[in-house]
Amino acid sequence: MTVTTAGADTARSGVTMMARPEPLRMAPEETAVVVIDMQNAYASPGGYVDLAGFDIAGAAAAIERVGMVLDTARKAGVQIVYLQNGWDAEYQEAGGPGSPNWHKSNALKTMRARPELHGQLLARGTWDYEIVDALAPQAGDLRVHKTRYSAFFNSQLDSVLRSRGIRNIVFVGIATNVCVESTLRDGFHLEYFGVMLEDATHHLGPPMMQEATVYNIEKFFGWVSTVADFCGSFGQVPKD
Ligand SMILES: C/C(=C/NC(N)=O)C(=O)O
Repeated sequence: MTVTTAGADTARSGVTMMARPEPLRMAPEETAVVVIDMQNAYASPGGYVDLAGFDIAGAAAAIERVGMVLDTARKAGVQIVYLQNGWDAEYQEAGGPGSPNWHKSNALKTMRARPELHGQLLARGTWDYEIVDALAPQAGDLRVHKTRYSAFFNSQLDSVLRSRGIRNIVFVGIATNVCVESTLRDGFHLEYFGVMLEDATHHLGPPMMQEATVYNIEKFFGWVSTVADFCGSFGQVPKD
């Protein structure tokens, strides 16, 4: 079976993780777990996507599985980067009517429909913006703020990863078909090897949206794996 060696030659001494369409060989020091938007907004009852009418029943399982991935990553010395989506308290970063974001953001639309929520959804400093308690960042983890679906757009993410020699990104988080897929796609164009752990994500919309992203990634943009495969492979890495 063909194994794709991700990143530089140091990956030859790294770990092999089962993935589709083929296994990936990755050096832990060239790999980051990127946690997309595991905020109350996306994963907690009463948060933005719940209030906007999306089904978040799958979010609880995603929280648990992301926690397993982070435990293994920390023990293996794999860098963890948390993304947090949102805007300043005045929503300047969200853009006005001249921005497609003003028209498409379901958070902004929900607040326009329910003015009593203004200031509560996705604004920095609010409960909605915060990472869920169960996944609170720990010492050594990094946090990067983002204002649009792709975590690479107008953010520090590329330089944070590049300056640390990261070539491989393991994606977990919410939502599979929006911010996870947007970021993995942009990462592909920036020469990162992206692998999504499908059972540590949750989609917005009907189940076919999860399937569509899995298909897109496997076929065009990267690799798809599971929490068990990640933990099985990176769990073998001895701690320094
Ligand atoms: C719809 C949506 C998705 N965000 C994400 N983290 O995937 C939003 O932010 O409005």
